Amino acid sequence: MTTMESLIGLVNRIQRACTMLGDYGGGDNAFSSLWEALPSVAVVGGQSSGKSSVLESIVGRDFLPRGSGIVTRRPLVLQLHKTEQGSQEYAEFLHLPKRRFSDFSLVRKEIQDETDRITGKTKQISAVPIHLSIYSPYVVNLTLIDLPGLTKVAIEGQPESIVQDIENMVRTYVEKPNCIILAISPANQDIATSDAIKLAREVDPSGERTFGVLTKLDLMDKGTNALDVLEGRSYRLQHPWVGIVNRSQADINKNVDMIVARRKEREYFATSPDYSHLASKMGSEYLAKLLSQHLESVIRARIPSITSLINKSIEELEKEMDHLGRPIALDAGAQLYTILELCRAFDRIFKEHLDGGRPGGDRIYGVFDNQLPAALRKLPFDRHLSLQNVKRVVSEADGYQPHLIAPEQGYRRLIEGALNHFRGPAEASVDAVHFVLKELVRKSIGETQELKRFPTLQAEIAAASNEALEKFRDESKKTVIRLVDMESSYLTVDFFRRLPQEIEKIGNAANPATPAAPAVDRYAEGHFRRIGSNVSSYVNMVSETLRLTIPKAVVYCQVREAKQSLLNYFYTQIGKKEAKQLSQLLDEDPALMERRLQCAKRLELYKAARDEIDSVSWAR
Ligand SMILES: Nc1nc2c(ncn2[C@@H]2O[C@H](COP(=O)(O)OP(=O)(O)OP(=O)(O)O)[C@@H](O)[C@H]2O)c(=O)[nH]1
Repeated sequence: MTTMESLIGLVNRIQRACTMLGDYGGGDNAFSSLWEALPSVAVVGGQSSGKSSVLESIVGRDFLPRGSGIVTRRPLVLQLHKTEQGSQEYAEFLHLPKRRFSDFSLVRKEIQDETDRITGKTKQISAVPIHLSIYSPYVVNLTLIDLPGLTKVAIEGQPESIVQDIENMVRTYVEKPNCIILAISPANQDIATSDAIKLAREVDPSGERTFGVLTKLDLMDKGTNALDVLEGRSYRLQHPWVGIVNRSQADINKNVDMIVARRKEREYFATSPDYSHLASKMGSEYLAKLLSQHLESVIRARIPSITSLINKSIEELEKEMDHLGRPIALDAGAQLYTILELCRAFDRIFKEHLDGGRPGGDRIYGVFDNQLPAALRKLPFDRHLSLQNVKRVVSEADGYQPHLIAPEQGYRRLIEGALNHFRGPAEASVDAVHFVLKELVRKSIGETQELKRFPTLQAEIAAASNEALEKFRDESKKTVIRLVDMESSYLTVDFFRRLPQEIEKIGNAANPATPAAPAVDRYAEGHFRRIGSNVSSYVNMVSETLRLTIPKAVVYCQVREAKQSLLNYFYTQIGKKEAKQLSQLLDEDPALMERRLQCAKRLELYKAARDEIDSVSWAR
C-alpha cells in the first residue's frame, strides 16, 4: 500500500512540477515532454455523457461547475490523495498554493473563475490545465484529467471551430501511449454512436489502455439492459466495462449527498435483476479502485524507462547549457564583472599571440629582421651621392666663395639630405607592426570562445583595441621620427675626426716617412668622389644605428603598450556606463537567451523529478 501511495503520489508531484514549467503535454514544446512520459488517466466523453458526475462520484464530493453548454473549457488535472481516517477533507489549487478549500462550493467557483482567467468570458477553450488536489480519507490515490466534452455543434457565442478545437485538444491527451483513457458513454444511447468510444477506437484500436464506463444505466428504457456492452459483446476492450449510476438531475436539484448517492448506487446494482451478478464489479467506488490499481501497476512498469528518459534528458540539457554558456546576471555590478572577465579572456589570448603561446607575434620580428633592413638598403643614396649631385650640393653650399679646406656646409647638407630618407622606412616599420597588431586583435577576438555569444561586445572590444593601437602608432611614429631627427641634429664628430685629412697629407709630402700623396686639386672629380664616399660611410653608419634603434622604439611604443594597456581606456569608459548600457553590451541573441532560460527550467524539472524518484526508491 505504501508503495502504491508513494508511486501515484510521486507521479502527482512530477506532474505538478511539469505544469509549473509549462510542460503539460498537448501544446507545442521544443523539448521532449516529461509529462507525456508519465502515465495519466484522461476522462473523455460526449457532452452530458456524465463525465462530471463520474468524477464527483469517484471523489465523493460536489465540486465541478455545472451548466449548459461547454462547461469544462480547460483540462482539469484532479489529483486525489488518500488521507488518514478522520482527517479533514480539503482541496488545493496549484495556482493558489497554501490556500485550503474545505468548502467545495468554493472549489467549483474557483474552477470557473480560473477557467475564465485564461480563456476570458468568451467560452473559448485552453489547453493550459488547472491543477486541483483533493485530500480526503474517502478517496483512493488517483490522478484523473477531466477534458472538455466532445461536442457536435458550437453554441451561441462560440466559434464554429470549437468543435474541432475540443476534439484536437482531447486527442493530444489520449493519443499519447501513456494515457489511460476513461471513455464515458451514456447507456441510454447506442454505444455505436458514442463519441468517447469513437475516439478511443481511433487512438487505441487494441483497447489495451481504454476503460469503458457506461453511465445512466437507470435511464434505459424499461425492458432493455446494457448487458451486451457491460459483458463486452458490443464493443470489446482489454479491461472490463464498468456500469455507473450517477445522481439524476432531480437528485442534484434536491442536493442529494454524494455519500448517499454512492450508497444508492450500490443498492441499485445489488438489487438489479439485470446486473446483480456483476454487482461487485460495478459502481463508481469500484471504478475508482480499479483505476487506482491499474495506474499504480502502469507507473511501476514505466519507472525504469521514465528514469532513463530523465537521465538522458539531464545529460542532454547539461551539454546544451555548457554550449550556451552561463546566463547573464541582471544587476549592473555582475554585468560589469562579466564584461571585464570577457575582456580579460580576450586580452589573455592577445598576449599569448605576442608572447609566442599562439602564432602571429613572430611576424613583428619579421618586420625588424626583413622589412626594415630591406627598406634601408633600398634607399636612393646612390643617386643622392652621385658625383654630379655632390658637386652641385657642395657648390651651392659654398656660394660665391668656394671652400678653402673642407666643404663643411656641403658635408652637412649632403648628410642632412640623406638622413631625411630614413623617415620613410622608420614610419613604414611602425605601420607594419601596427597592422600585425590589428590582425592579432581580430584573431584573438575570434579565438575568445566566451565572447562568441556577445556580438556587440565583440565589436566594442575590437573598436576600443583598434583605437588604442592607433594611439600607440601615433606615439611610435613620433618616436622613430625623433630618432631620425636626432641623427640630423648632431652628427658624430668622431667619425669625421678619424677621416684622413687631405690638407695634412699635402703638408707632409716632403716627409719621406709618409708616402707622398698626390697633390689634390680640390676642385677635381676625385675630391668630390671622396666627399661622396665619406658621406656614404657616415650614412651607412647611421643606417646601422637606426636598424637597431627603430625596433626598440617600435616595441617600446606599440608592442609593449599593447601588452600592458590595450584596453585601459575601454575599462575606464565601461566603469562609467549605466546599467542599461552594460546590458546592451551583453545583448545576446534573444532566441539564445530564451533557449537557455527554457533549458535551465527544464533541467531543474528533470533534476527535481530524479530526486523524487530516488526518494521513492529509497522508501521501497
Ligand atoms: N439518472 C441519471 N442521470 C445522470 C447520470 N449521469 C449523469 N446524469 C445526469 O446527466 C446530466 C449530465 O451529466 P454531467 O455529469 O453534467 O455530464 P458531463 O458529461 O459532465 O456534461 P458536460 O460537462 O456538460 O459535458 C446531469 O443532469 C446528470 O444529473 C446517471 O447515471 N443517471
